[in-house]
Amino acid sequence: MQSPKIEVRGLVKSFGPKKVLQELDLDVPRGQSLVVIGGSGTGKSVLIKCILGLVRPDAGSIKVDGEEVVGASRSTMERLRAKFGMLFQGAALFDSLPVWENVAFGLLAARKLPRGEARARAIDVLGRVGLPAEVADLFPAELSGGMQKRVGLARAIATEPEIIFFDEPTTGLDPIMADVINELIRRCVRDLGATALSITHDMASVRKIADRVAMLYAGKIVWEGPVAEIDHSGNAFVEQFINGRAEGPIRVAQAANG
Ligand SMILES: Nc1ncnc2c1ncn2[C@@H]1O[C@H](COP(=O)(O)OP(=O)(O)OP(=O)(O)O)[C@@H](O)[C@H]1O
Repeated sequence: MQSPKIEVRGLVKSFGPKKVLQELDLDVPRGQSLVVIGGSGTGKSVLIKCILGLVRPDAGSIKVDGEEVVGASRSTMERLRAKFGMLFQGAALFDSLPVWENVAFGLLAARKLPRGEARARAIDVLGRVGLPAEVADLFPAELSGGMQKRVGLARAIATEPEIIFFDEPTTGLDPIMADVINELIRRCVRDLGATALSITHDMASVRKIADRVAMLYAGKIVWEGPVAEIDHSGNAFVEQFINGRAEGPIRVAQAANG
């Protein structure tokens, strides 16, 4: 069997007394799309930030293509980050830069492409997410939320990354635009042959973009399997979550003790 693209073992992270990740294990298979589901505040973003090297875990190991991320030197981390593309929650575009410079950010900053070439590449990638060339010179504030998401997606794929992270890619979009974005994500991942790791609450999005699903609860992955098995996982946590039931084993943290 091929080694996983990302291999997480025994990951532990607390913030003060709050234990967020507790000996978490997860494999992200090469060339597949894995979606992590779980309630608000369960640590999905913390997990992704640990993999990106933005948060330092207290213990455990994260390997990308067999290379250790935890405690990696700055140069190793820079090399690993060149493999990553990321679509942030809310697209997180730079307001002061025109669309094409947002899309070309990684090409200009990391790949040091000449501006003319980077602009042409940006326009090409915008086309791949269904945006016309005229959008290139607009500013993010002039775009609708759905268009901003597309620009964020274009930025995430512009450097043709090996691994793409999607953080709540459909949050704030109407169901039709959400479906368009899900479709684009699926297609981009397939066309690039990339490995995708996403986090979302949106079950429609999970069904559309996932090959595999992992459920995070109480600091651990409590179930992991193919998306086709999600409706008969036999796991009480997954069943409660996907059916949105208040009753079940998942205990929702209250503000007072959460
Ligand atoms: N830098 C930080 N300092 C202190 N606490 C943090 C920090 N980052 C995250 N946390 C805490 O860790 C917990 C998990 O947060 P995280 O953002 O990963 O949740 P999540 O599963 O992504 O939630 P959501 O689905 O609502 O985005 C939360 O209780 C949060 O308050």
